Amino acid sequence: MGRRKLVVGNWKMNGLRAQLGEVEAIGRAAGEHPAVEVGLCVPATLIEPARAVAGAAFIGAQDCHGARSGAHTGCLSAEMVREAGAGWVIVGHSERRTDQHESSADVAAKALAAREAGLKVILCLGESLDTRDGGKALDFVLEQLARSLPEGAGADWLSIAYEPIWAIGTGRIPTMEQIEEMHGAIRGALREALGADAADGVRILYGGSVNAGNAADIFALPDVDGGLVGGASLKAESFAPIIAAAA
Ligand SMILES: O=C[C@H](O)COP(=O)(O)O
Repeated sequence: MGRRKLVVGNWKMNGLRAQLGEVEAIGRAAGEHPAVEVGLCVPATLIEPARAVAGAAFIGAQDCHGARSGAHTGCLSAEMVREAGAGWVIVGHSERRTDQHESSADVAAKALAAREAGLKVILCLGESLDTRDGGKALDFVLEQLARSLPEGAGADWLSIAYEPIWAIGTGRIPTMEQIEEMHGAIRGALREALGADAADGVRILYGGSVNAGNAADIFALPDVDGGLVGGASLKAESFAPIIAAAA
């Protein structure tokens, strides 16, 4: 289907200027695998300096506000992170849905604001362990997708990341069958919402304890178009083999 693999590191609340050497090394690793689109979503404070050293890797932000400007102390608009040098932004990460109580409607607004500012968007979805154990993971994630999907969504600016909450930072991943089933269901829902042509271009990433040992198997699954990587993206040593696995 011709979707280029996409591997994105999410540094979360990690990284000072002292770590820019890692950004540079990851940029070099990205340059060795031009078949893969590689990026790093860094803390907002690092967007500008990271951009200067990131080479073949793009730099993204981890969130933006749904409004263009206004009385929102401590928040950053999409235009602000764009001006700082971000080309992409993550919206709807489960850590923000939980810690900042972001609803799916908030997430859809953030995605639209990001698009208006010219950013590409990675929209995150994922179920809790209780939901998975209760047999409701598919229903939950598809509902989250329906409520979070911004109007006018298209493959040219939107990617989806499926990140089961119980797999994030735990070293535990779903079975390959569970990943395949979920990604297939997300693709099906996108086809219904956007039409087959648009939906088939949207990249669907898997996230949650991706590492050098499991990346190749996960990335080989149908409808898995790459990964959103947390802990293993903090160092070039652990991120470069994941990029290579996608190539
Ligand atoms: O955004 C990235 C994910 O939350 C995955 O994090 P992790 O690779 O540390 O499990």
